[in-house]
Amino acid sequence: MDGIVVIKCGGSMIDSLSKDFYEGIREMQNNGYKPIIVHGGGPAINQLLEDLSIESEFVNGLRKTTDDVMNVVEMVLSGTMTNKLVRQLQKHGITSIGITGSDGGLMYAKAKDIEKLGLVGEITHVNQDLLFNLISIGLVPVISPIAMSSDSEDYYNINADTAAAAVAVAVKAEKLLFVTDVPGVLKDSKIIEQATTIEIMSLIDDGTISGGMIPKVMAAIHSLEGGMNEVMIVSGQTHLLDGSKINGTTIQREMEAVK
Ligand SMILES: Nc1ncnc2c1ncn2[C@@H]1O[C@H](COP(=O)(O)OP(=O)(O)O)[C@@H](O)[C@H]1O
Ligand SMILES: CC(=O)N[C@@H](CCC(=O)OP(=O)(O)O)C(=O)O
Repeated sequence: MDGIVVIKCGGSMIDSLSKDFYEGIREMQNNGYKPIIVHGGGPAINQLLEDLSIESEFVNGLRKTTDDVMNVVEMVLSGTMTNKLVRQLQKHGITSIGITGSDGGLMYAKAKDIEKLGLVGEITHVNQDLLFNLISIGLVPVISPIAMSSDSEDYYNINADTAAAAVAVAVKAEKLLFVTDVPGVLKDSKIIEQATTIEIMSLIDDGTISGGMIPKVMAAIHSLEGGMNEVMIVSGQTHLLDGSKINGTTIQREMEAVK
């Protein structure tokens, strides 16, 4: 299916997405693009864990997920965050449907490293036909990054950047946009407008890229390796124009960069 744009909304800015952001999505639809949203919710998960005095830690940017932590992750992601986004989209005239990775067998996963990370999953399969069907009846899917094991026995917490990249590759999206609380990848407080995957790796090595930006750029790189052509990191305050020019950081494969 042509014209699919996967938009990952970071938990860092779901509460402060601008009117421009929603109008941009509506304009995309008017111009024939088909948006799919994958959302995070890290800060809200942190808050509820703290309120419930449940301890959690991050290992290489991923939340170590015990059974207790998983209950909270599912409550926040598939409850609060999905519904919040769906209501906002509806309010701005965009008909959307919230689904978790378990609904209709949308996403299957296996444990990444049960000893080190507990119930953190890595995606093994995305049911792209389910998404094509939802899009074809005019709905914008809003996906919570929780996925089941293939035998339906277990369920896993997936980093939302990783989930968005897997969805984008599976549906052969035209674009993948990581919407976050900064205007792009920054170096000395300035936006890097374009970077190759090798340049990104060296920005991680020299410490310019750190924290939550690491899973984001790594997911971007994996999606390029998986066949994506255009991957951008943009601000939640941006108007997501219908294609020509969006401000932010574009990450490219080496070959595109030398063309
Ligand atoms: N070089 C960088 N450029 C921009 N942001 C960076 C950089 N290195 C680290 N960051 C951090 O990454 C954060 C975005 O990641 P994260 O908080 O996980 O957002 P989200 O919830 O949108 O996924 C920024 O707010 C910033 O603090
Ligand atoms: C495994 C893992 O770390 N999962 C994430 C899922 C939410 C997420 O990724 O939210 P952001 O996009 O706001 O960071 C977590 O538990 O925080």
